[in-house]
Amino acid sequence: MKVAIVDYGMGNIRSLTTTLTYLGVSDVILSNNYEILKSADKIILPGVGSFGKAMQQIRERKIDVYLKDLVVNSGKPMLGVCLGMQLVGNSSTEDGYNEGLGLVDAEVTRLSAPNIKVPHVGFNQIAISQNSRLFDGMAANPDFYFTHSYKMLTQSNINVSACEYGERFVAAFEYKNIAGVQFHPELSQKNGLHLLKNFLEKF
Ligand SMILES: NC(=O)CC[C@H](N)C(=O)O
Repeated sequence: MKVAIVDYGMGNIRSLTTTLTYLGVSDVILSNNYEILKSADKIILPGVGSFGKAMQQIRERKIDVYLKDLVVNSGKPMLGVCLGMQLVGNSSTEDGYNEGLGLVDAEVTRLSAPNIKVPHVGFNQIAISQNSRLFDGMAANPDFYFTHSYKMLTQSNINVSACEYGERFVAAFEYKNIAGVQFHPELSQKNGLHLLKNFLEKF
């Protein structure tokens, strides 16, 4: 299997690559080249850093155009990780207002519940949605490692598994061939390995 990790200069690449290789993925490649992304069986959109800067880097490399073609038009499976999940939505208020890739109908705003420490850092539990492919085969309320200050919210009918941190937010979503996780599966031990294996096998 060939997995392409989208290279826009702001990702948690090393740990993701190591984890995918550990899971037996024979070909893990970091790229922003259309033909290479097209040749992959699955795409992962990573992300560590700020939304506005990330979208600027993505647009400068025409990756927004490539992903709309490959993921939306051709149905290639893609997993967005942390900032990568947020980028898949319509917009974020990080760095002022910035439009995202708009691949799912969701918005990103700052964590804002009273009396909570931001950023949200550490392991936290997830309430798994019904019919989830990502969490299939996991015990209820698995925990994963989070480190973020912004949260995704959605009114659409995408399949959402939620986390509670002073407020409920999208911990993971699944929508046709697209999935996103706010946490870092590559830093979430056996639950993270299980989730990544499910993405590789079920999307
Ligand atoms: N770890 C990150 O890069 C977090 C993504 C985003 N900047 C947030 O704070 O939510």
